[in-house]
Amino acid sequence: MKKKLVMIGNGMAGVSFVEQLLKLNPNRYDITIIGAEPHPNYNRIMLSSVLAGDANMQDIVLNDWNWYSSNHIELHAGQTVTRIDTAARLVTTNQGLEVAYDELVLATGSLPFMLPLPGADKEGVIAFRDIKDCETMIETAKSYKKAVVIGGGLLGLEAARGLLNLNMEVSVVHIHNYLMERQLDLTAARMLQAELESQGMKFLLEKHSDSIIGRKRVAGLKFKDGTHVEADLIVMAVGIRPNVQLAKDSGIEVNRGIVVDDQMRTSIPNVYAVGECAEHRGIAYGLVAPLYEQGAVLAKSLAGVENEGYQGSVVSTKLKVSGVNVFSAGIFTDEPGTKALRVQDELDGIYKKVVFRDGKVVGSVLFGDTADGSRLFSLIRSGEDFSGREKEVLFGAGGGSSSASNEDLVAAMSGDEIVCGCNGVTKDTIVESITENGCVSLNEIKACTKASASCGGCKPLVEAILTATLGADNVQTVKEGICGCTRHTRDEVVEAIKRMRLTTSKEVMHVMEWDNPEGCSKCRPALNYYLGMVWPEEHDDELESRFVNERNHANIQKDGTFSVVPRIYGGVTTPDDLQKIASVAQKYQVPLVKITGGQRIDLLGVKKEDLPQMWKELDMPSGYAYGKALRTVKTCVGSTFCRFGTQDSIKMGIEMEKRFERLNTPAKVKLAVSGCPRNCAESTIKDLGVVAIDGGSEIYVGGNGGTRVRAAELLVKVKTDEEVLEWTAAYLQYYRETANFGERTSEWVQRVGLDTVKKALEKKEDREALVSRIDKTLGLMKDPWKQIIENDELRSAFDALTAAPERGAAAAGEPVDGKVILSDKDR
Ligand SMILES: Cc1cc2nc3c(=O)[nH]c(=O)nc-3n(C[C@H](O)[C@H](O)[C@H](O)COP(=O)(O)OP(=O)(O)OC[C@H]3O[C@@H](n4cnc5c(N)ncnc54)[C@H](O)[C@@H]3O)c2cc1C
Ligand SMILES: NC(=O)c1ccc[n+]([C@@H]2O[C@H](COP(=O)([O-])OP(=O)(O)OC[C@H]3O[C@@H](n4cnc5c(N)ncnc54)[C@H](O)[C@@H]3O)[C@@H](O)[C@H]2O)c1
Ligand code: SF4
Ligand code: FES
Repeated sequence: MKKKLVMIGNGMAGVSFVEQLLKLNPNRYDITIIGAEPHPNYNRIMLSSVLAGDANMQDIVLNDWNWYSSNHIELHAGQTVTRIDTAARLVTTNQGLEVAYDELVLATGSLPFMLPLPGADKEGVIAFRDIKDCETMIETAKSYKKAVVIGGGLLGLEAARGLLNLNMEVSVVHIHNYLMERQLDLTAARMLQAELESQGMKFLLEKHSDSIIGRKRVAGLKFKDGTHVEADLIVMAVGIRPNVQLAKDSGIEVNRGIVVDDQMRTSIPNVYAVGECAEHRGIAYGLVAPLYEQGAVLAKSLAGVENEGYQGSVVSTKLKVSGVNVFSAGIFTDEPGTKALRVQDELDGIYKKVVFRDGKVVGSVLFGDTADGSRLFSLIRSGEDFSGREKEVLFGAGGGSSSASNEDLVAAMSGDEIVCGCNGVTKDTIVESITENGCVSLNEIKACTKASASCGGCKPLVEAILTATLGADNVQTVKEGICGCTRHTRDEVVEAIKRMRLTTSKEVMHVMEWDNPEGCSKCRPALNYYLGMVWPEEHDDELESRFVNERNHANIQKDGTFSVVPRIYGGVTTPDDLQKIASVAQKYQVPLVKITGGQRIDLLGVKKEDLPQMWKELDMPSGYAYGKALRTVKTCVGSTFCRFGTQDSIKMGIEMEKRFERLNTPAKVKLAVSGCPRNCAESTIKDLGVVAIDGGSEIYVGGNGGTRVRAAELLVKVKTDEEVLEWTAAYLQYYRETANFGERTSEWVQRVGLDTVKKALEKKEDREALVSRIDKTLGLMKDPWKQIIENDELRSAFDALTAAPERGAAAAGEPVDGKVILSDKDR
């Protein structure tokens, strides 16, 4: 006769354990599961996606009702176990059901912690833990406007993003002075806050909640400092507590969680615990990856398979908020005995921190670019010693890119290693989905195995397995919408703009049936760019869709002041201009005057109200140091003075800058001209760089000197200056017409391939067509500083738009005319 296995709790950890047990030994037990929720096992992680409108309830079911019956599992959903008689080996439910067991597994998960505030029992005060909470929020958003989320951790921020998508006004109340202090350091947290503010979230930091105001329903939240915030809905997301009461009442040893050994055994024979309710070596985990590892160990033990036992886990997290990339793993604070390698690129909004102890990677925080997350996490787990060569972890042995690629990583992984922590999917399962089920794209693997369906952090690894298994040529690229508001790709959007002659963002969103009719911080500036690129004459620039720096025509600094960078063509100035700059700097008490890497003069620390007057007194064009536009053309001394120079690089640089200034581009563009192959203007790390050679010039493209350094590739060798200008114009226009908004030329060239670019430009008639299109756009561009100085209407619009006090990058979240101001990730 089969033994009886009873499991209390029908959640993610428990059911994953049962699945693994069935794989190892399907006939050993008669299995009964009792679950308090009236649903089959679902993906709790994805509740954030349901709330954000990116998934529906059907999408998140992990095991449907049929799964239980076809595996001969007796499921009692909607019943709560209220008593365990460990002597008689019997469990009893709230509905009087009694079930006997030989082996009992407790998988009761956690309970959300509810702050015991006066008024916490009012209508509209909820947690965010299950389907019911999610449904309550969706319903509430239909009739109420103001939401307050208490807790600026992972859950609170994901709840806040979802509520914003439901068109609620959202304030996040956090007890600390920075967000996600359990996962991030101050720098990353500040960058995150600025980004979320730009999405429309408001933050009340260092606030201690005191009581909940309102009659029957919540009306607001009062703080200990006497202030308050209005609220129609309060979501508490201040942490979780392992659900241990039942175990405690049954005489099972309980600390914070149910105490278990390496085999997941509790203090009572034949009773085990797995998941968030369990405490192993003093740790109760709150993320699924370790819970799946626990389940795998327990499954082996109960299937009679020898195993080493559960040894504890290092955890990594990724915030599931669209448009924000945040990763954290291991020890990320600066503890004694640790040293950190930090890279911060304020220009592209990227921050990377890797923490070492004794030469080994023990933790990491990534913001903006999380592509290294899987690799760093793997290094934390492997404990590889990098003593004396720590920098290789981020910059690789040659100082360029990082050491092991994702391809190397997956090659070194064993088949039973978990690739997708959120869904417990192993490398073998992914490989099988490709070789046996015929999956040829990331989306198909996602649908087949659920890998990459939750936080998306494992995407690069899943893609690497796909490429390694099928070969790069056989992988199907997946169609991805330009943001969460639409399923339409960039190409479909641009094609529709052209075909239907759409000239405003509203039209595009309406005609293409945007899921979110207001758009978001990702699609609104992108649409504004595409519309301007396709219809330079017909489209009116939508100022409110521009990033905050572009609206101010100046770069906002972290203290809320601005920087002013006048145009200095080719980096060549005159005594007159220098005198003007000096007297303006003196008059307005500019605290810092700095020469930039692009050979310009930067006046830093300017008050917003001084901007127009300073521009007027400078009487120089804007240097566009803030825009997705042509920034600078850097030049070397060239043949005029340099004894090596073969060409007049200064003349060419100035000519180029005069020709292409004010050009809107998908991302910032930097050019350079060097007078000989010694390349003093660093032309080979620019978006386009010219290097003079004997009898002509070489044109290099797709270079980048930022965080992801990339050497430019040779596009063409030409003989005359006219050809240099023609190729440059054609190249820039081709980039404008085919790149994704926000994509630097270095990324674009890699994505489309240099050969494609060469092919598009090789015929003279094609180049001429591109040149005529770029010239049409250039002919319409006006200097923004001059316009604001000379045109009263524009000046009032500027004053009104910038009237709200800016608080450094944080100001980006303030609404203007009911719209969200976008922050600038592209200083
Ligand atoms: C919105 C949200 C987003 C999340 N996102 C992530 C993420 O991105 N990444 C990540 O790793 N983790 C995430 N988590 C955490 C993750 O969902 C949990 O770690 C995981 O679900 C825990 O699994 P579990 O089986 O231990 O507990 P649960 O999934 O909570 O399952 C326990 C079940 O037991 C039932 N139960 C309890 N007591 C009894 C009883 N006496 N009788 C019968 N049934 C009982 C409960 O009703 C519940 O259904 C998220 C959590 C939430 C709420
Ligand atoms: N993407 C993910 O991995 C993800 C997403 C959602 C939830 N989760 C998991 O779900 C669980 C619950 O998440 P969580 O964010 O509630 O837990 P948490 O403990 O990680 O964060 C709670 C936050 O609330 C703050 N807080 C505590 N008391 C407060 C108070 N009185 N006022 C204001 N703020 C207060 C804390 O400082 C903390 O930052 C965690 O285990 C988490 O890891 C993970
Ligand atoms: S690149 Fe050549 S021409 Fe230009 S400054 Fe350097 S050595 Fe002189
Ligand atoms: S690790 Fe989160 S979806 Fe795979």
